[in-house]
Amino acid sequence: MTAFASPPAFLAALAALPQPDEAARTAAIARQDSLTKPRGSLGRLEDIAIFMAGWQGHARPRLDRVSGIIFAGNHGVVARGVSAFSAAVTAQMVANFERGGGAANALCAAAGIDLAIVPIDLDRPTADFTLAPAMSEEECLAALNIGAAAVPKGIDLLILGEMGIGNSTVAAALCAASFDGAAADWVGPGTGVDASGIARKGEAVDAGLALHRGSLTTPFEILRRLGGRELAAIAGALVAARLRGVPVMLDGFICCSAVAPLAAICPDIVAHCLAGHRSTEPGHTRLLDALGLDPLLSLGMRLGEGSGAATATMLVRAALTAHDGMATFAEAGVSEA
Ligand SMILES: Cc1cc2ncn([C@H]3O[C@H](COP(=O)(O)O)[C@@H](O)[C@H]3O)c2cc1C
Ligand SMILES: O=C(O)c1cccnc1
Repeated sequence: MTAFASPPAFLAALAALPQPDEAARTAAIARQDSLTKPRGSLGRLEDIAIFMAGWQGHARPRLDRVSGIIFAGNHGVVARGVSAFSAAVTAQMVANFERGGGAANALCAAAGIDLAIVPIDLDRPTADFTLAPAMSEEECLAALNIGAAAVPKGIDLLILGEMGIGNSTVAAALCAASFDGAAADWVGPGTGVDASGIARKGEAVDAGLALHRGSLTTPFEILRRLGGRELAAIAGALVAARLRGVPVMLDGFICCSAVAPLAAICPDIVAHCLAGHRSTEPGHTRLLDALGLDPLLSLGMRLGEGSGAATATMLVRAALTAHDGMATFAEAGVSEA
């Protein structure tokens, strides 16, 4: 079944997002306060358990089925010299993921995450957004729906990642169009371009904003004109997960940039999301602040692929194992004062 029948249907979904189960959250808070430790002493591990309880609707949430998805797409803006790598690397990395050889494969294995790879029309890059809208309405809607359809039923947590040479420039354009700030505030080294490469990225973002100014009026139009297929798919997956009450672990700057156009009109869009980490890509800190997210890890990572999200999932495992496995004061006969 198609999740979003039309662009207005997608926007309507954003206007009617479900909220967490308050009774399950309250029960999880009570359980945390009954466990054999000073109240609050497990810090954010307690917050994670309570967050997961709210979205799963259980006082003792689980992490039996965790799905990771890497969406991949190619970008016309690469022709402007904005990446240190060629567009061919996107498909080569997809083949590498399919053989199990990427960082994401290794980190998902370590964290107990089932990883799926979803390449979207890699042989049909989006249009260069400095010259035309990146996608037609049909293409952008199809990518949103591919994202929604890729979310498996019955999962406990969804991990989102991306692969697409040039997409750190696309991410910067999405952020600049969605929030305040100049292009220069959102561009950075990506795969490792030098200062002149960063300047080219800023010029591309400025040119895109100038071309599409006046038309960037809805989240759909921002995604369609400046985004990419893998980023629209991330947005579609994130909204589909929310509609089903599935919590989401976000990755770095590029993954989070897919949420920027939605957050601009719907500040509550990340209520079901954890930010896995803070990437060293400079725009990520600004973006996390704009989204109101406090990342779990800060490890100097700047890879994408869901690698930071997968690593942070190990903390969710730790949080839920403590929440479920610890004894209460009453069970252990430990005095509460
Ligand atoms: C081998 C390789 C593996 C990657 N895995 C993720 N990315 C990351 O780098 C790209 C974004 O950076 P830029 O905008 O500078 O191209 C995306 O594909 C992102 O996922 C990779 C990049 C490379 C080269
Ligand atoms: O933070 C990210 O998502 C990122 C940064 C650099 C390159 N690829 C991804």
